[in-house]
Amino acid sequence: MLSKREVFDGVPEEYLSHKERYENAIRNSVVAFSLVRKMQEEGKTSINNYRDVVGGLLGSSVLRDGSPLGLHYIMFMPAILNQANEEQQEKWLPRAWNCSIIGSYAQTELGHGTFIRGLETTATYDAATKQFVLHSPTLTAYKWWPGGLGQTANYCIVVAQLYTKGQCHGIHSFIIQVRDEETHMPLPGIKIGEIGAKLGLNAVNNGFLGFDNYRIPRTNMLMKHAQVLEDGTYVKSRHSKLNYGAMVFVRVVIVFDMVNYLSKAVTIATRFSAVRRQCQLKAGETECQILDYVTQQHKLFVSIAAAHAFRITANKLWLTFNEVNEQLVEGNLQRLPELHALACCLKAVTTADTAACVERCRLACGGHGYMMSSSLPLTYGLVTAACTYEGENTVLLLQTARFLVKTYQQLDSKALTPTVAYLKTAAAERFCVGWSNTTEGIIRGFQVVAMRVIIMSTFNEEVQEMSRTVSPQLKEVLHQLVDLYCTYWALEKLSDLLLYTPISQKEVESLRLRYEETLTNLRPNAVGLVDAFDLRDEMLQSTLGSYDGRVYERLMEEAMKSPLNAEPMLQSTLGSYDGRVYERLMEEAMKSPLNAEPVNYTFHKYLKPFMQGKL
Ligand SMILES: CC(C)(COP(=O)(O)OP(=O)(O)OC[C@H]1O[C@@H](n2cnc3c(N)ncnc32)[C@H](O)[C@@H]1OP(=O)(O)O)[C@@H](O)C(=O)NCCC(=O)NCCSC(=O)CCCCCCCCCCCCCCC(=O)O
Ligand SMILES: Cc1cc2nc3c(=O)[nH]c(=O)nc-3n(C[C@H](O)[C@H](O)[C@H](O)COP(=O)(O)OP(=O)(O)OC[C@H]3O[C@@H](n4cnc5c(N)ncnc54)[C@H](O)[C@@H]3O)c2cc1C
Repeated sequence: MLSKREVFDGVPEEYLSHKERYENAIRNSVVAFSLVRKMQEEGKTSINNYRDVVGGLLGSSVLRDGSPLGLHYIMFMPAILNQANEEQQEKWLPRAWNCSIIGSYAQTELGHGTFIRGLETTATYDAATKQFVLHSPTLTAYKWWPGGLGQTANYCIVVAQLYTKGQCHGIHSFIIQVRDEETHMPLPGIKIGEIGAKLGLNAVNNGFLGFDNYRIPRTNMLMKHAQVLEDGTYVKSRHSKLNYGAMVFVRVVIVFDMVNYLSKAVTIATRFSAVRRQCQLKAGETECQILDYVTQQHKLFVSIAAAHAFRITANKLWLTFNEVNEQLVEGNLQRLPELHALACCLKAVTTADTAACVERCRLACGGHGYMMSSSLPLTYGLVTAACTYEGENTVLLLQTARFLVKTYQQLDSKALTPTVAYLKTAAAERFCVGWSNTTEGIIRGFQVVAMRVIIMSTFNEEVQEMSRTVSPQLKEVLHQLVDLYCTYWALEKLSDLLLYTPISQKEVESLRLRYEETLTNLRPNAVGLVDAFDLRDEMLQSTLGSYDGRVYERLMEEAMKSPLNAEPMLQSTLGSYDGRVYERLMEEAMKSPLNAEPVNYTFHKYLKPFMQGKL
């Protein structure tokens, strides 16, 4: 067993280097997840209910900035459970469950995250050898982001475009070994490394992965829903989106994570507000607790309420998830669209609200909230990532909007699923409900708002066919900017306008239309407008914002500067963008202050004994 001192060092992560932070995370993770394995052996947790145990660990102080093993439990194993057939589950699950293999989930690429039907990695079936050939045809096809893939995982689920008999059948999932189980060296035909420092979660070891005509057995395609037979015949799934199941599961898990993060942040801020005394309510009196200020209560109390609301919502969503999955097993797909829309909406809303509330908690603590030791900046970094990963929030809300508009269009022809049944009531009462200042009255009011917004969206979608032109004159563009700024804030502060001005409902509706028109009118000039700020690349210092638009090449160049990538001599036969792969790798390795040791020492000292059950 590892000694406590060696494992935890006692040095706060903030003072560790990028490499030390990774090494510290591996040490802490193998100890933490050895406990999970002990609980497995004692039957205290099982493959169907480990979420709470692992979720608790991932949110704990031991793994406070994430873990290189997080994705193994959060996505690698659920993907096998959700998409592998029984034979494949028998082969892979036991090894994943006892951590004799460590996995990740590689879907996002340098060039695509949201539009997964546009992913470029290919898996082409070779009937002669009964193998799939994995290939990354371009730099933008490189997998980018998979948690734990940089230096830790030796397997991963890879999402790729499936080709057989010359035809593309869209994205499917494959289980792929990327590193040698004994030496941990990247296998021939694999280019792999970590993507570099991030806003937060810097212990997660997010990686990149490229394939050069890399062969895997046919039986490594996860075949619960769709199959490829030995002769290359494709058998399609009952529903094309069943392959998206792992994402729906994680979106549900994320709602639970938000409860934990928000509870933590508002506990910190509320307790501090009870301790902190600042200023006097009356001259001569002792300074009062800042918790006594109404403004402080306005900042914090809604977060306490939200934490409870999210917990109740998360539990209800989990029940719905399990109900719908039981129906899927029986072949009943009727509620799948509703589950998808619900998971999208609640993941987006709870992460966005939690990020805003955690930032408000930080601000409520004044300067001390800005200290890393307060744990509020770290919590914000964890939560704000959730607004992006597992589906960027804007895009997920659009998915929910699509489902609601479709539901409205079928209002009279189709039975409504439980979570949207209120639309029938709101429609039947023709919105003439009187307002009552009660909880029920407010809920009913928002149901009416939802109904009207859905009708407006349906109307916009059907009616707005206008072609739009934009006059190039600078005057016109500046007018548009003024117009945008005014309508944006009018809509943002609508409650004040409704309270203090005679603005009518009709005027509000046309204000909304005008706002969208102004956005569209400004779109052709958007890049020109920021170029006009004339900010040189040297000032921006950004891989994303450079003038020449070479985003992906810069991201990869920056990633190659990471000290962790200098370690294993990357065995890559893949062409990088300019094709100078070996010269570039050697140049980078010579720049790194680290020796290009073949594998980080933590593999042999901690990870391998852990995977062999010797810890
Ligand atoms: C849904 C999409 C946006 C669009 O998909 P499509 O283009 O295929 O569909 P359409 O928009 O055309 O719609 C067609 C049709 O399909 C329906 N649909 C779509 N999706 C689904 C679904 N999932 N289920 C059912 N039905 C679906 C849709 O409603 C339409 O129906 P109708 O025709 O009837 O209207 C898709 O492109 C998409 O999902 N994009 C987002 C991609 C995404 O989510 N990527 C995630 C990658 S993995 C990732 O990010 C992992 C992050 C780590 C997560 C850890 C969280 C928990 C732990 C936290 C603490 C530690 C953090 C550690 C982080 C780390 O380790 O890295
Ligand atoms: C911390 C972290 C961990 C991650 N871990 C993993 C992982 O383990 N495995 C993995 O596969 N991925 C992972 N990801 C990647 C993540 O899933 C993607 O970043 C996410 O899906 C968004 O895709 P993108 O980054 O390509 O952004 P884009 O999709 O390019 O979005 C950029 C902007 O464009 C907008 N946009 C895009 N499409 C539309 C549209 N149709 N309509 C309107 N606006 C649109 C978005 O709203 C956003 O503002 C991780 C990301 C983070 C931040």
